[in-house]
Order: sequence, then structure tokens, then C-alpha cells
Amino acid sequence: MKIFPVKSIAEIDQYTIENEPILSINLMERASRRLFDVLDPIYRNRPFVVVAGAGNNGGDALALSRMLLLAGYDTTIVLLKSDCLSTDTALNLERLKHIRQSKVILYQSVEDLPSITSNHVIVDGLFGSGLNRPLEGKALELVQWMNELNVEIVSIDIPSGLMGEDNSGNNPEGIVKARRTFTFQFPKLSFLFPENHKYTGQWEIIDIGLHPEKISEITTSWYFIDRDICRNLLPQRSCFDHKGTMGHTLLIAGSYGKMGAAVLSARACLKSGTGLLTVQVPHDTCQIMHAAVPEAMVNIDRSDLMFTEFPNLSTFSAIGVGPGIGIRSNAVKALDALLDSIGDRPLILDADAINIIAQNPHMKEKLPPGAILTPHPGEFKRLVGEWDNDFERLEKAKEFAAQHKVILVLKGAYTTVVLPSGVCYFNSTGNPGMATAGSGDVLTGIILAMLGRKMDAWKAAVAGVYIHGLAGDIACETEGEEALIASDIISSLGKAFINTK
Ligand SMILES: NC(=O)C1=CN([C@@H]2O[C@H](COP(=O)(O)OP(=O)(O)OC[C@H]3O[C@@H](n4cnc5c(N)ncnc54)[C@H](OP(=O)(O)O)[C@@H]3O)[C@@H](O)[C@H]2O)[C@@H](O)CC1
Ligand SMILES: Nc1ncnc2c1ncn2[C@@H]1O[C@H](COP(=O)(O)OP(=O)(O)O)[C@@H](O)[C@H]1O
Ligand SMILES: [K+]
Repeated sequence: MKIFPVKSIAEIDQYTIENEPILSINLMERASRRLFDVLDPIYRNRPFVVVAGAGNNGGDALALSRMLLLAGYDTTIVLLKSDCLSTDTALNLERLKHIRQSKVILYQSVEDLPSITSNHVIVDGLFGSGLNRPLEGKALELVQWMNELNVEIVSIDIPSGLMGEDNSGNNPEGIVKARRTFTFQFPKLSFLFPENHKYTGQWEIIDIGLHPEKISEITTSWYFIDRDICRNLLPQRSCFDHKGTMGHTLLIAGSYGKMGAAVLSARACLKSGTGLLTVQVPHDTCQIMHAAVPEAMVNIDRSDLMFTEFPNLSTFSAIGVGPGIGIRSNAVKALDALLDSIGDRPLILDADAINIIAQNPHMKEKLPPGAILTPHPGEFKRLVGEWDNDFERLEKAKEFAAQHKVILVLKGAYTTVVLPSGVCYFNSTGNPGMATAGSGDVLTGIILAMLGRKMDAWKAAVAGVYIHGLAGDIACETEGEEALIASDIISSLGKAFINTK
């Protein structure tokens, strides 16, 4: 699914109005009706206070209020006083006047505000995607009032005060903290940043039937990785395929005391379709790998403890380095030498391989084009330094990816795959149960298998994070968030592939 900047959404709205064709008031009615249909079963019989602004977000709020009133809900409307209501908002205000029970408070000062019980649901329709500056004055007062009530707030389209993309210069006091956000047609970029979760709460997309032609025509740099995107990226097997055509991958992972990382990565790689897997392990640990992953071949390092050498790379269709290798000087030297011999072979670097590169900046220049790096936030910080906010973090990632022509996978909720072109893919799968030791090692194995099958690096990264998150979601259904461990993600890989194909 595409993610658009809010200015493109306005363009798609306008195109829909002209080409469906549909009157803008009727498009607003359709959006509000779909919103009502979602809210009605969730909040049956609860009293509502609907807060509306002068723009079209307020128009949605007023249309929704009419629907709530007609369905018998106790509904009070608070309208921010304004001399210039949008045409459709004015029309919806007019329509409300024909409903006997409607109570519209024109907000001028705090004394005007209704009293609220803990049972109330507040609907926030103050500002939507038309917001163009931080809130102040009466609008700010209303947001602060809503936030201080400590009752459930539902935001229409976007929490009022939150910008759709960059909130760097915003006033955090002037943003609604919603329990839920129902957003029209597309997620907004700012919803995908961890720091904005306290504003959006749980968010959901409501399809309002915007014009598919315009949606496919307008280009964007941002995508939400859904099943369709992933399915189109995954290769099919032909009936004549054999293990020699499914890729021979090399995994360099583990060190004395950290062999779990290597085992998890190796298992995940085998469960993600690699034809053959060789794992490079320290001498004293090779029995662990043989016993834990009998399907893997083992290349035994001369060192008892860590990665210090690697086999001839020409045998391998892709190479993965990092989980559990440590950052001792011999491993640093070995990684440096590996980067000198890698040529243009597909490469994924994770965990300590990233930490080593962060500590040895000259190695950044040796990264082959298209290499995939999968840092978690701590590793990414070591690589590029601090950032002030998540928008800036994304900018830094785009800069790094472009400068070094690599693919960055920023892990976390909505894991983000950043391509050298600046295109960003945000993952839609995964859950907090995956915040557990070794789940990143599993991702490395999955992507390595895909790279080994000659998938383009960006495709392997995008499909890999989706399958990884989906396997985590499937595992979570039976394990729950607390009990979920990395091995459960591996066990669910089969179902994840089957469900995606
Ligand atoms: N288009 C469609 O067909 C559909 C649209 N839909 C709905 O419309 C919403 C977008 O509507 P919108 O563009 O009217 O924006 P919205 O946020 O309600 O108001 C912006 C107005 O406020 C003003 N303003 C801005 N910042 C301000 C500030 N800090 N403090 C004070 N004022 C500020 C600014 O005017 P300005 O003051 O800059 O002249 C502007 O006029 C969208 O989120 C969705 O809910 C759906 O119904 C589906 C169909
Ligand atoms: N809240 C979350 N929602 C979705 N995915 C998550 C969440 N927390 C962690 N994950 C996923 O789990 C993995 C954790 O990776 P990482 O921190 O490298 O773990 P480890 O180093 O223990 O292997 C990442 O792929 C990340 O996207
Ligand atoms: K809103």
C-alpha cells in the first residue's frame, strides 16, 4: 500500500470528487458513515462529546454527530468558534439544526465546556490533514482540555495538532492524545514513528473509496508493506529446482558463549528456503552447530573462540555476517578482510558486524553496493550518531543509504527498509512480543536465504521483514506476547510463507 504526504491526499480527494464523480459533501458523508459504522459497535450506548473545528475534519465530526444523534446516542457538540467554516462544514452544521436533540456549544472559553464522566467518549474532529502550523489560542486550550479529561479520545483521520509528516517544530502540548485514531484511506507517515504512538494510540484505516486510478498514478517514496507487496516479491519454485538452484548461503555467526545467535540465524535461514547453508563457527563450538542444526554444513574456524577467517567466497550466492560474532580485534580484522574480498556478492550485516563498522569508520567505504544492514536503534545510533526525533532519524537513514549505496533495515515496530534512492518501506507485521532475545538473529537468517536465492537486495529486505513479522504474529496467537521467544518465530515461518503466497 502506498503512503502519501497529506498534500497528495488532498489531490486524490479532489480527483475523486471530479472523476467518480461525487459531490464533496457526499464524500464527507461517505467518510463519516463509514466511521459511524466502525464506532457504533465499539461504543454502543456510551455518551459522546464531539469536538469540531472549522475545516473539513470538523465537517466529518458534525456529520458523525448527526448520525450518532439519529441512532439515539447522547451527543454534545463543541464547535470551535470561527468566522470561516468550510463550505461542507457549514452545511453539516445546518443539517444538525434540523435535529431536535442536537446541542451545539460554540466554544469561546472554558466555562462553555460540558461536564464529562468517565463513561464519555470524546471524538476529536478539530483539525485533520489541513493543519499547517502548531496550535495556539482557543484550539490549544481545547486540546489541553481533552487531554486532561483522562477519558477515551477517538481522533478522526489524525490526532488534532499532529502533522502528517514532520513534527520537529511542533508543540507537544498542542497534540491530542487519542486512545484510537481512525484514519481515512492511508496511514500517515507520522503514525509510523515510535514517538507519536502516544498521540495516535491504536490506529486503523477506514476505506472511504478514494479513486483507485489516482492512487495508482500518483508516485510516492513511502510504502506500507502489506501481503500484496510481499507476495509479488517472493520467487516461485519450478518443478525442476533442486538444492543447487536454491542458493548456497554462508552465515558467519556466533562466538564462544554466543552460539545461540548462530543457531537461531542458521535455523531461520534453512526454514526460509536456502538450498544449502554453510555456517562459519569457532573451532570449539562446532559440535553445538552440528547438534542443533544438522541440516547445516559447518566451516570450522582455526580460532576456538571467534570469527577470524572465512572460506573462499566464490562458492556462495550470499553472505550473512554478524549475529553473536563479538567485537574483539581478531573479528574486526576478519570482517575488514572479508569486505576486501566480497566484490559485489550479496551481503547482509547485522549486530556485531554493524558495531564493528561503527567503530571503524573506514569500513563504511568498503561496503559493497546493495549491502543490507539491519541495525536496531542502539546499533543505528552507533553508526550515525544521535537524532532529536524520529523524523530526523529517518532523514539520517536516507542520507546514510544514499551515501554508501546500501539498504538499511531500521528494526522496531514498523521496521523501515530504506533504499539508496530514498524510497522507504514500512513493515505492517510484527508485535511487541518480538521484543525478545534473538528475534533479530532470526531476521538475518530469513533475509540471507532470500538473498541467496538471487532476489534483489531491496526485495529480500522488504519481503524478509514482512515474513519475519508475520511469523511473529502467527506465533503470538498461540504463545501470547510474554511467552513468545525467537524459536517460536522460526517455528511459524512455514505458516507465514504459506499465508503470503
Ligand atoms: N477533502 C475531502 O474531500 C475530504 C476530507 N476529509 C476530511 O477533511 C480533512 C482535511 O480537511 P481540511 O483540509 O479542511 O483540513 P482541517 O485540518 O480540517 O482544517 C484545516 C483548516 O484549519 C486552518 N488551520 C490549519 N492549521 C491551523 C492551526 N494551527 N490553527 C488554526 N487553524 C489552522 C487552515 O486554514 P488557515 O488558517 O491556514 O487559513 C485550514 O483551513 C481530513 O483530515 C478529513 O478529516 C474527509 O471528509 C474526506 C473527504
Ligand atoms: N514492538 C515491536 N513490534 C514489531 N516488531 C518488533 C517489536 N519489537 C521488536 N520487534 C522486532 O524484533 C526484532 C528485534 O531485533 P534485535 O533487537 O536485533 O534482537 P536481537 O539482537 O535480540 O536478535 C526486530 O526485527 C524488530 O523489528
Ligand atoms: K482530528
